[in-house]
Amino acid sequence: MKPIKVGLLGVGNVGGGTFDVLERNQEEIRRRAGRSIEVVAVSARNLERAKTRTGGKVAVVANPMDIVNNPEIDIVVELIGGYDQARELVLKAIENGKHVVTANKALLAVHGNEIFAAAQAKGVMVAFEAAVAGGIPIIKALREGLTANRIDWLAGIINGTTNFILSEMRDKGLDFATVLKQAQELGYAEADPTFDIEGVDAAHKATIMSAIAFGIPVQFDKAHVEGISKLNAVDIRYAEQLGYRIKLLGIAKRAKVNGKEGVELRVHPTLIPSKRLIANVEGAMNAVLVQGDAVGATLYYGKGAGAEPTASAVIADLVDITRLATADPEHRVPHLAFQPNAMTNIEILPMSEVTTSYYLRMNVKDEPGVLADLTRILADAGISIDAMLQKEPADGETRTDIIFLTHQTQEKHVNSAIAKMEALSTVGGSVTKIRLENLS
Ligand SMILES: NC(=O)C1=CN([C@@H]2O[C@H](COP(=O)(O)OP(=O)(O)OC[C@H]3O[C@@H](n4cnc5c(N)ncnc54)[C@H](O)[C@@H]3O)[C@@H](O)[C@H]2O)C=CC1
Ligand SMILES: N[C@@H](CC=O)C(=O)O
Ligand code: NA
Repeated sequence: MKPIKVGLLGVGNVGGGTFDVLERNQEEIRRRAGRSIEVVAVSARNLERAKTRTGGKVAVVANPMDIVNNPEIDIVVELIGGYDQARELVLKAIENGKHVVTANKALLAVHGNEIFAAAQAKGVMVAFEAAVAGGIPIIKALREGLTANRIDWLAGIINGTTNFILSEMRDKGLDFATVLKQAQELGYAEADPTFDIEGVDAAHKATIMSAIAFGIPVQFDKAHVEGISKLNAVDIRYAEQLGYRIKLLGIAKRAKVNGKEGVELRVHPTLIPSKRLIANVEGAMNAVLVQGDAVGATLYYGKGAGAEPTASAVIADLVDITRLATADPEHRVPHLAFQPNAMTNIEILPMSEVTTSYYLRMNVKDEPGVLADLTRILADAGISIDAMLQKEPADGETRTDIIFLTHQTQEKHVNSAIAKMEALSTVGGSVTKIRLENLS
């Protein structure tokens, strides 16, 4: 059979890795795919660098539209990142009847509904395994391996950069800026690293997984997004003393509020019991825990960022497309796991309606009655306490920290209790609130 022809848009970390792995493993890949997969052209901003990077073996063009409009090319691989230009290129490739592979979670979380509808109408595939948790085949697992299940929830460490930062800060005592620079040098970070640090990248990935898990449209604009930039080292230490690790988690969960179905879609620092496997995922590694009604809990672990781990997922998609290119479009796995006419629109819940447990830290005057005032506020709000930690004031100090771990409650109740605590004259500054998940 004649080779399937690929055009690569972008020869950066992932594009370069894809080129290398395709070349190194070409024979293994051909034996699996049934045909050779051949990169015939790449598009790059820096033509000389791209020529050197690809060893002068393929055509290098400046204008990515030349690849998208090239009738010789069967599959366009979009690895430039960003929203607008990537959207334009992907939609044009689809219009031209080409299959698309992309690692661009930002693009799919924001423009996915439009892109998948266009691909469906044209009968082409848009594959995106690399967009979520890099090399871990989580899209394949959710879409195919777990297809018998009603998925109840999933929770994952799905940003390598922030997990790397949290691990290195804790283990080596390095400062935030130093570790971020290392993550950038290692090719983990996004072009704009605030996407990593502020939780946006993880929210893009959680949004994509929520669509596949529950058969709902991608709705990034409704996700709750909180990163690690406001996380305090003291809370990481107190969490450890209480038997927890703090991780940036992406969570998508079915919920019922007043009898009505909803979906929680949220990214935030989270206390997880230290004994859970996922709490021990360190460095740039990712892990996704999925709870299905039939299978129970399953855990997927591996490299979530970096050139070759991500290339591994890009190439898995290329092989899938190569195998299915001649299949009737109706007989392919739907882009978002559910048939397009069987999608539902369960509401994404506002954070005030979310139910979880909480870590609350406050700095208080060390005097009689303070603890009673605080516990009364929690009791009045219907919040029960699971554990408490009260530190001895340092020598000569009259103030100290108190930490409460609560049982599950709705966020709106915690917020109103915090407002009352902060109004007490004995409580200094603001109360730190970090969500806690038992993940069981
Ligand atoms: N780096 C990683 O570990 C992972 C990255 N991704 C995603 O993969 C995509 C690529 O990421 P990286 O390779 O890390 O980025 P990168 O910045 O290393 O590479 C992007 C390349 O595209 C080029 N480019 C930008 N605009 C272009 C244009 N108009 N025409 C031709 N080339 C253009 C840039 O010059 C650069 O060489 C992004 O969507 C990213 O979110 C996904 C999973 C992991
Ligand atoms: N910047 C991302 C790259 C992979 O998606 C991360 O750090 O996880
Ligand atoms: Na993946």
